Amino acid sequence: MKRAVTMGNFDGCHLGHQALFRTLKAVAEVNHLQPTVISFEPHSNYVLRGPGDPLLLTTTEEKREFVESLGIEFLVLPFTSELAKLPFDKFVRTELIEKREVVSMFFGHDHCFGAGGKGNYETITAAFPELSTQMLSMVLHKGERVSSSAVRNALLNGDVDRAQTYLGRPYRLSGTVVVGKRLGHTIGFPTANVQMEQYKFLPKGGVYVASARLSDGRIYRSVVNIGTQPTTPGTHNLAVEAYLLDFNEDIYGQHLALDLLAFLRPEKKFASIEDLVRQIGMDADTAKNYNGNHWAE
Ligand SMILES: Cc1cc2nc3c(=O)[nH]c(=O)nc-3n(C[C@H](O)[C@H](O)[C@H](O)COP(=O)(O)O)c2cc1C
Ligand SMILES: Nc1ncnc2c1ncn2[C@@H]1O[C@H](COP(=O)(O)OP(=O)(O)O)[C@@H](O)[C@H]1O
Repeated sequence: MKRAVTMGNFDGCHLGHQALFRTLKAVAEVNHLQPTVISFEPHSNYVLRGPGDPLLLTTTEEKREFVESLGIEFLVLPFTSELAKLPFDKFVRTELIEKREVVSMFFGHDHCFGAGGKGNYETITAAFPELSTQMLSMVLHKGERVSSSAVRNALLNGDVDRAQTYLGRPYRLSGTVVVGKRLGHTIGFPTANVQMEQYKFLPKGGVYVASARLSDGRIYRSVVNIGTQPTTPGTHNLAVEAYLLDFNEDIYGQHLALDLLAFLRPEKKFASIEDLVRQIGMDADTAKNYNGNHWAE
């Protein structure tokens, strides 16, 4: 089947990206084309500037899940230094038109690619009259440009509400539940330690209300701590831990997704474990009564 594509890193899959995806889907449907999002791994900047710059709002798997949930095919191309040097017209000719039967391309307002960033809406429209091309205008929220950096800045301040207005959904931390210090269950609050992917962007440290989704689809209100657990003995590595309310099961090895709903407080070094336990109990109560964001629950 011939394809309509949009290409990019799409970190965050924010409202700007979503506008592009929706238009791609609608136009592809009318024209009997396969709507396809082409993304890259690693993020193109990791090859151009170095790994970890920028840290990622969405891992490749999170992007795949999101894009496929819209009924759009998701393709990932390896981004290499050779690819970065390829002139845009060569890339479009061989990788898109010849290999993937692309007949239609959609561009974000500032998207460019290929050697020297010379491939964009104008240059491709001029070089490939056989392609149907379309550029979408910039998406604003209350006058501000929706962008991955705007989401990162909001999250650095713990402002998950603002991040959500740009993302159109809560910011998600997801990964496999791994073994921690095995201390949580001894103090009455077992906490699932969620292993983040390398280079995942973490918001401001501290305690959050979250909605936890297990791989079987069950959703539990939770309190999440992002921090180094200064109160407890042993190692103090940065960890993302979730206590799921009204839940008591072994979920080691399972995939857990945490949608952050509200920032509660910074992490603190308590004088005793008893004080920490009392505070976690209060955090859990606050989370139970939290009513501000009904997302996905
Ligand atoms: C909601 C919540 C809030 C927490 N707040 C703090 C905190 O302020 N200070 C701290 O040292 N540890 C805090 N912790 C981390 C606990 O110390 C941690 O869960 C405990 O060390 C158990 O770790 P384990 O799961 O690796 O056994 C918090 C944990 C949760 C779930
Ligand atoms: N309500 C709950 N919230 C989080 N994890 C729970 C809960 N009930 C049981 N568990 C299980 O307990 C584990 C956490 O117990 P904990 O003593 O903190 O050990 P660890 O240090 O390995 O995280 C979780 O990984 C999960 O398998």
